[in-house]
Amino acid sequence: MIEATLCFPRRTRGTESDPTEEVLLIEKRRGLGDGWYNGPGGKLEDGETPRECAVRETREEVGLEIDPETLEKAGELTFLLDGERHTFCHVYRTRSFSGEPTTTEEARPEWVPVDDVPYDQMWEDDQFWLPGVLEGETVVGEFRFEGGQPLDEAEFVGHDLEWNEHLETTDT
Ligand SMILES: Nc1nc2c([nH]c(=O)n2[C@H]2C[C@H](O)[C@@H](COP(=O)(O)OP(=O)(O)OP(=O)(O)O)O2)c(=O)[nH]1
Repeated sequence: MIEATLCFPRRTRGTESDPTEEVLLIEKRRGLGDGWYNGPGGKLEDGETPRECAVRETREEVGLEIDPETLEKAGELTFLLDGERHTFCHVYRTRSFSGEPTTTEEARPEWVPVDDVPYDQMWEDDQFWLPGVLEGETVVGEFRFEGGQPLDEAEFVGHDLEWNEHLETTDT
């Protein structure tokens, strides 16, 4: 099973009386989910903790520097393909980062209002869990796909979600 991460940097823009909440998304330019919007993230490398992976992937994909300790664990997602565990994904959010998002070979970053996230250009399951994560909730989810590899061409057939459960893993 693949172990992966997603990271959602957040910021507040606008004025004090009229603030806009934004999230940094990427338009993925290669690999799994190519052409879709997502958070920065990717697969764990050998010996790496999920937190370290989220920091590295965010740096590699968009050039933002994040202190691992500021990452808040927001979710654990299991993606099943044809009944087998395909990917386990750790989801983080943070308001603490430095640098300016920059386009790389892997990704084009874009600050998007949280009320205007392009769910029709994302993985189909994201509409079910990402809104809650962007509102500060914690999610444990299972998402079922069918139709064989690759995962991003399989059909999304069902899901189960639990909100605000305690996340049990060691590297939370
Ligand atoms: N938002 C969202 N992200 C998903 C879903 N399924 C899924 O694998 N992901 C994420 C987990 C990872 O961050 C990313 C896939 O990992 P990746 O970007 O390293 O994959 P890749 O094949 O491009 O790998 P690489 O060649 O760059 O090493 O996609 C999903 O249903 N929704």
